Amino acid sequence: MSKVLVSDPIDQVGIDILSQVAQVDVKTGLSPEELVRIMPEYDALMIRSGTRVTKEIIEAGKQLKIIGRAGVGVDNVDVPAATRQGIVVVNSPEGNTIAAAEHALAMMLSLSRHIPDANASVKSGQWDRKSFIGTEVYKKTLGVVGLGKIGSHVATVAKAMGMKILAYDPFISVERAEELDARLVELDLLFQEADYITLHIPKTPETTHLINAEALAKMKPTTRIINCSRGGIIDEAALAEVLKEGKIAGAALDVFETEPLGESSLKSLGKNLVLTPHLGASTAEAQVNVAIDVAEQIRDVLLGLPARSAVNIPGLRPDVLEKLRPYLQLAETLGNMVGQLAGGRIDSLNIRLQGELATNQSQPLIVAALKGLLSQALRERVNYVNASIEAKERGIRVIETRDASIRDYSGSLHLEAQGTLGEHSVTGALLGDGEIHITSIDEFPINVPPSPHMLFTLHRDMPGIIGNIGSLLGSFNVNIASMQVGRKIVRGDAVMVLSLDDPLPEGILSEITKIPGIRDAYTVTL
Ligand SMILES: NC(=O)c1ccc[n+]([C@@H]2O[C@H](COP(=O)([O-])OP(=O)(O)OC[C@H]3O[C@@H](n4cnc5c(N)ncnc54)[C@H](O)[C@@H]3O)[C@@H](O)[C@H]2O)c1
Ligand SMILES: O=C(O)[C@H](O)COP(=O)(O)O
Repeated sequence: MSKVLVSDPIDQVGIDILSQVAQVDVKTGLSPEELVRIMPEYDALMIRSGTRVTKEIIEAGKQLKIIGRAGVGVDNVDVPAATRQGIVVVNSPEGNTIAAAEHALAMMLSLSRHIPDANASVKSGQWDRKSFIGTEVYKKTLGVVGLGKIGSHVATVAKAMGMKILAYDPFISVERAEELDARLVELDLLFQEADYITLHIPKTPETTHLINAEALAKMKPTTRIINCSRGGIIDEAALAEVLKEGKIAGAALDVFETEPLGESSLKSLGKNLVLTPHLGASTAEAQVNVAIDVAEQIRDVLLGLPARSAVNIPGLRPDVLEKLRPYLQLAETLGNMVGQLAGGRIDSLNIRLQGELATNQSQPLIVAALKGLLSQALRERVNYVNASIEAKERGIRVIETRDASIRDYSGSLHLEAQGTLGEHSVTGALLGDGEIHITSIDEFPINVPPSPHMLFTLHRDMPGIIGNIGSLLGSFNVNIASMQVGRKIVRGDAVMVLSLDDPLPEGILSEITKIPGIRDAYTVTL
């Protein structure tokens, strides 16, 4: 039975889902050393933001197939290390969107009306109404940095509260911004004009310290800034400085450069700073959503099924995946075959999507073909996660073409591999019942289903060849299950495809090539 380690607190509903297929150990608060020590036992790891999944932990996970982040941000996971090791990393892209957006809005209003300090004041026995004069958000300008899922919801609700919305997001279309009634502007203009600035971006090298001393200097003395995205996007030392000097009006932070927040100059600030301990996703509803979302994906991967929101496999909507699934198997089979036919080192793989397939997303098919191509060399070490990296490292150039005019089948794939030992191609399609058929080898038309042991010959179309091969195989006690010949012209070049019941014994290939008329012979094992 598979084993899953849950190293951060997650909702019981997630544990129940995982328990259907695995032994689930919930062990929170483990040190990095303890994690490295116990990781070899586990097939899956489920985390939130509390566990830092380092390269060392990943490398210790000899059996690890999947890391599930019950939330959005995967910046606490060394995703490149996981990818290299063929470990799929999944998250829950939407499970806590509303929770995080509502927290940002709550922070904006708390800061505006001094709710945390006023609450503490009443609880300490005072009735001080003068110290807590607030500001309204109505008719103020909100600058949203990052108009993705959370930023969009914040913008929608803020709009309903009568705010004017400016947005900065270089990856969002003007149309999308218009739908939200937000004006897309450059960052500097947003810094200069916004009364409130709210951050909803991932932490990347480009966004680290995006809000630094220089940026803060551009803001108005009345500006209030909210960060419910990631710690480190704001330079905390620079922020503490401008808050102390009253150069901006306030800040509300849910996330920090180091979590938990230790010694920090932020802690000595007054009511112009509101802090929460990374609570953006901490609602009952969001925790159920993310636990279900990620536990289901871990369950599926442990059962050999694909994950729906893997961050290190080409993303596919579930409905598209469902449609493409049979073609992924086709691409993988063809990749495996062409890799064996070409043999040796492969320099390039040309993949052509034909007929109906030509209008489809190609990336998953390319990954599947590469997985097949590399499977002879890398065996089970290659998978959908690391196939592209492994191919790139081997210098395999991938060329993708499309031809919608080829209409022999509803959709077919043509793969051509060029390597140190020559060039070979194979085409395949799915028949009505979903069965894979090989429809050409080296441009010779054939029509055979793939089988575990196959023999291909390139030969001259002449009498006696088939008989000679049959007798030779018979003398080695190899039984032929089926045989087909493909040729373009009578008595010209031809291919023969034999499906065999048994693997071909050592040395027989060279005997086959000695038969008069045979130019080359190849075995393919699937
Ligand atoms: N505090 C919490 O508990 C909590 C909860 C959920 C999510 N988050 C964090 O909130 C952030 C946003 O999450 P989301 O679900 O909205 O993500 P998302 O991917 O839907 O949106 C992010 C947006 O940022 C934009 N973006 C990327 N780089 C940018 C840049 N340099 N400048 C401006 N825009 C840029 C993208 O185009 C995208 O539209 C993430 O960092 C996530 O980890 C925090
Ligand atoms: O990226 C996220 O989803 C949030 O930061 C939530 O983190 P958490 O799961 O630790 O609450």
